[in-house]
Amino acid sequence: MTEHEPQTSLLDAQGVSKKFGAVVALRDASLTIQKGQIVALMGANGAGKSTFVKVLTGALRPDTGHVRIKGEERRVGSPAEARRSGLLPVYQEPSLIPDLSVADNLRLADTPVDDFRHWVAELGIEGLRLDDMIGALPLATLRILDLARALAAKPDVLLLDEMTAALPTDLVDKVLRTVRAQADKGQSVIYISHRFAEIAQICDRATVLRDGETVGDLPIAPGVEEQVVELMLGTVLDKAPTRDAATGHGGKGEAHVRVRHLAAGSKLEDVSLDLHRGEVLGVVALEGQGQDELFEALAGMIKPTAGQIAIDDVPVSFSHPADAIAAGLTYVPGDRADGLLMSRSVHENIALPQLARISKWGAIRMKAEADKVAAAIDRLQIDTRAMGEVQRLSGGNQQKVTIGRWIAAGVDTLLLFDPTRGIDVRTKRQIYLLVRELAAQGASVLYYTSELAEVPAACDRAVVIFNGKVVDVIEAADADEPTLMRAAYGLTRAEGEPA
Ligand SMILES: Nc1ncnc2c1ncn2[C@@H]1O[C@H](COP(=O)(O)OP(=O)(O)OP(=O)(O)O)[C@@H](O)[C@H]1O
Repeated sequence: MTEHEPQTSLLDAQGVSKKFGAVVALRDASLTIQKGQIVALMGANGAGKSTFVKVLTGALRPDTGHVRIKGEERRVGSPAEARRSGLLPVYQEPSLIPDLSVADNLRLADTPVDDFRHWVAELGIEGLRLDDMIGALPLATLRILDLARALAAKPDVLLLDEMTAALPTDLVDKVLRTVRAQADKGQSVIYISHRFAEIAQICDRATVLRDGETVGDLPIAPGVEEQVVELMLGTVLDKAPTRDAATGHGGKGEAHVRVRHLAAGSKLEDVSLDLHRGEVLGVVALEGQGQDELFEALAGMIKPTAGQIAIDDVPVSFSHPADAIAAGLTYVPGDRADGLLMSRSVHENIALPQLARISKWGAIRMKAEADKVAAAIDRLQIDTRAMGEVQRLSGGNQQKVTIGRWIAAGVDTLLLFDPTRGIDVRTKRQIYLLVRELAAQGASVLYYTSELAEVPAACDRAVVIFNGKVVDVIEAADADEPTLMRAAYGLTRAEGEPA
C-alpha cells in the first residue's frame, strides 16, 4: 500500500441496532478499528457496550447493521464464526466452566497449552496448575485466565469487556502493559472500561455510546476526559464531590468493631483494626494479601484460625453468615452473582433484606417497603427498562442493585468489597456520597477497593494489608496514589518523608 492509499479498516461496524422486547439496547452503533489500534468503547451503565461486543462477536444477532472485516461484508452468525474471522471477546464475567479443571477448559476451546502458559506467566499469575478446578480459583485469577486463553488464540481483534474491573492494582498494571505491547505488534483491541486513567494510558481513540447510539469518536489526547464524559452523559457533570473533612471520622474514640490479631485461611496472618461508628475505613491491598479472608471471616463465611472480633467490646464468634448478620455485619461481595437472585426482579432483589425483617407485620409494611425500594432505585439511577429479571440488567446496573438493597434496608455495619467495580463515573460518585451518608447516619463501613483513587473520595482512613498483616494506616488527607501504592507493595516510607 502507498502512503496515499486509504487504509482498509480491520473492523468496521455501521448502523447496528438491537432490541430486547421493548428495550432498545442499540439503536445506531458504529465503530471502526485499524490494525494495531486500541479503541476504548465508552458509555454509562446500560449504554449498550456489552451488547455491541456480543453482536460483533456473534453471540447476539443484530436487528440491523453492517459489519465489514478487512473490507469484506460479513454476517458474524456465531461465536465460532467470529473466531474464524479473527474476533475474540473476553466478557465481563468469567467464562470458564467452574466444574472443570483448567486443562479441561483449555481442551474445550482448543487452546494451545504452551501459549496459554506463556501468557499466564507474562500476566503475573504464579503457581497455577492445569489440574486446578476453576471453581476454586479467585475471581481475579479467572479474569487473567480468560485473557490468557484469548491471547493464546492469536486473534486479530481482541474485545475486552471490563477486563481490569475485578483486578488488584499490580495485575491491572501487567494487563495494561501486555495489551499495549500486543497492539504495538499489530493486534487490535476494543477496550471497554470506566477507568479514564487506563484509557489515557493505553488507548489510541475512544468511541462513545449513549443510549445505544455512537455519539462520538475522538483521539485520546490531554483533556479529552471532560469531552468524553459530556458525550457519555449528554450533560456537563458536576465536579467530583470531595469528602467533607469536617464530618469525617478520624478513627478516635471507642471502636464499634474491634479486630485483634485475626488470622484466617492461608493468607490472613495477623490483622488488627478498629472500625468506629460513623467511619468509612478503607482497606487497600494488592491481590491475595488476605483481604478476601478478612471480609469472609467478618461475614461469618470462614472461621478464623486465631484472633478476636468484638462488637461494642463484646467478643463474638461466627459459625455461619447468619451469626454475622445477627450481629449487624452486612457483607456485599465483590462478585455480584454471589449476592443476587438472578431470575428475580429488581424490586424483589432490593426488598430481600427487608422482607426477612418485616414479614411479621405483613401487608401493613408492604407500602413502606415499596417506597424504600423505589427511593433506592431512584437514588442509584438503576436502569429499570429490564425490570423483569436482574440477569437482563447490564453489569453495572446489577452491581447497583446489590448496593441499593442495603441503602433501602438500612445497616449497622457494612462490609463492602470493591463496590464500584464496573460502575460508571457518575454512579461511582453517587455511591461515594451514599456511603458517606450511611456513615453520617451512624453506620460503620469497611470498604475494600482495588481503585486507589477511591480512598480519598470515600474513606476516612485506610488500613493497608501486605502479606496478611497491616503494614500502615493512612489518613484520607495523606492517601494519594503513590503513598497508597508504596504501602501496598510493602515499601516503608523513606527517612524524613512526611507520613
Ligand atoms: N438479554 C437481555 N434482555 C433484556 N434486556 C437486555 C438484555 N441484555 C441487555 N439488556 C438491556 O440492554 C441495555 C444495554 O445493556 P448493556 O449490557 O449492553 O450495557 P453496558 O453499556 O454494557 O452497561 P454496563 O456498563 O453497566 O456493563 C440495558 O438496558 C440492559 O438492561
